[in-house]
Amino acid sequence: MKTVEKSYVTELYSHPYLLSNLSVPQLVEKILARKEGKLSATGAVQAETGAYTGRSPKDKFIVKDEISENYVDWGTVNRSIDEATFNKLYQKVVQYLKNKSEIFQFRGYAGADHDYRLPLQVINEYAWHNLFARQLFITPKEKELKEHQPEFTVLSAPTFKANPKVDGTNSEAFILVSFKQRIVLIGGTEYAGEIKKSIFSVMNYLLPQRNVLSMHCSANVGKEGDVALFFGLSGTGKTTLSADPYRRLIGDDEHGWGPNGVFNIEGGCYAKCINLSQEKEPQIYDAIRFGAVLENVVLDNQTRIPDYNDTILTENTRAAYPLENIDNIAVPSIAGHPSTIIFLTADASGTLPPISKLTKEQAMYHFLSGYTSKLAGTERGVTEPQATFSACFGSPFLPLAPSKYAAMLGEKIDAYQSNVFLVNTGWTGGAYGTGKRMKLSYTRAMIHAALEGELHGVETTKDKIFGLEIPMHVPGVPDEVLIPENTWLDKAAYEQTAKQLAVKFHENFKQFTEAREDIANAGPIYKG
Ligand SMILES: Nc1ncnc2c1ncn2[C@@H]1O[C@H](COP(=O)(O)OP(=O)(O)O)[C@@H](O)[C@H]1O
Ligand SMILES: C=C(OP(=O)(O)O)C(=O)O
Ligand SMILES: [Mn+2]
Repeated sequence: MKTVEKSYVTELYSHPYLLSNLSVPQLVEKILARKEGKLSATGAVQAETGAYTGRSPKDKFIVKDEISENYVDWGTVNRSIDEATFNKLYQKVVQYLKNKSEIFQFRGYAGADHDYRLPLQVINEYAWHNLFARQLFITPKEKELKEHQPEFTVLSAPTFKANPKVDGTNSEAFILVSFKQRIVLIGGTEYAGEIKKSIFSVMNYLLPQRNVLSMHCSANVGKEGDVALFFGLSGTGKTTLSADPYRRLIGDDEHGWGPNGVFNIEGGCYAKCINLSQEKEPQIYDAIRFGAVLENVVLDNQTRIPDYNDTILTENTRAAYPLENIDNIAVPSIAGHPSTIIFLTADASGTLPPISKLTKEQAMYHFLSGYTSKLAGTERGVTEPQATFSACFGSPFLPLAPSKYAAMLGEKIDAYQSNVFLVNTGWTGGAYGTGKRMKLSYTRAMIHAALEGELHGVETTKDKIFGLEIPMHVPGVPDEVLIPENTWLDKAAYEQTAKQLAVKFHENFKQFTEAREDIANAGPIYKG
């Protein structure tokens, strides 16, 4: 890949206080001195983001130019903005950063596999965002830093507010990506997640061109080198379930799958902290220490102890920490081809089975469908679980048509004979409101059974509405939990709710007119 860097950003290189690749302690000192955040009793720094506490998908645009025009899947996810509008804002943001007394630069990589890594730089107005970038992306070794040539740049100026009438944005906040100029512009929002997810979108554009499948999934590897992937939209359990004392963590959110196997795109994790406890999630709890960043987590005024149950700032409280803060990790974050693939869904209707084994056709059907619920907080305006179909379990981050990623996944599942399971980490015993969230310990037990091959050849029953094969027994899980109908008191309500969901699946799948017939027919049995 060649650097196609246009002028404006280079103007920042002569800024007298462009503080480049500061160490973690130096950044922590800056954060405290600049009063951007507080020191928590855990050793992690804490920052608050004001109005924007989640991603802002309506404010995200891709520049339409001769490169992207015929390649990007334009629509409500990939909104277009023209080159002239982008360039004006690009120049303004650079000017704005130039006028700051100091700015922070991180130079590093996305992609643990050296064959596919993207050298990038992030230039931040805030020191705490720079620490976030340092912990989430891959930090270069000293020698690598000397030779480092950025091929993509993120400019983040959260206190720069756009004027939609003048600047052509949707609001004061904007996340703009130019694949031609290899620039991401972020303004108006302080939510740190935009920094990592915008580069994920970039990787979802670049990697498939090199025949590497990019995936919104977590990954870990067992003692025998057996790799597992956990796909899922936000809040479904990628981060929680991949942190497993018996398996080495590869990564919690973004991966590539190429000819050599799976590799992490990132160098750190970004965990949801709401109701976090040491008892239920010890790996994540203990990872929150010096070097970590707590985002919108409330601290006690005096003791500075985090209160993970406090939702006053947002439901979407977060901790960002480097992979090394987790005890059991794969170094480097690379492994072989996955033997097991788990699709996580947080089904708020409470009707999908907690675990089912998918045929290859069902796997493709459910990957394209990407059914789950948007959970409160991760996106602006979502305050309770909202049923959604998010193709490939990550449509907000996919610049290309979902069918491109799905075709690649299908080929890989065939080539490596990966087993695919659908796991509902959402509601049981009723829909959201009457039922409750699946117990984490049960989900962990089901996943362990799947990963250790304990579900091969076990007695199953076919779900009458969804056509999914449900194991009748899973060690550590009461039998009645496995069959959704058995967990509902009101059987008529169950049936009605399940049928409604089945119909939604069929409605949604109509858009995939090009899908192979056997895949299109692998959806729910109930057709309405
Ligand atoms: N059965 C369950 N499986 C997974 N997560 C659960 C379950 N029940 C509750 N949770 C909670 O749901 C959230 C899952 O979030 P997370 O793992 O960060 O999702 P993701 O990484 O996919 O965005 C965590 O706060 C976790 O404690
Ligand atoms: C950070 C995000 O994703 P996840 O919850 O999947 O980690 C996000 O969607 O903004
Ligand atoms: Mn996550």
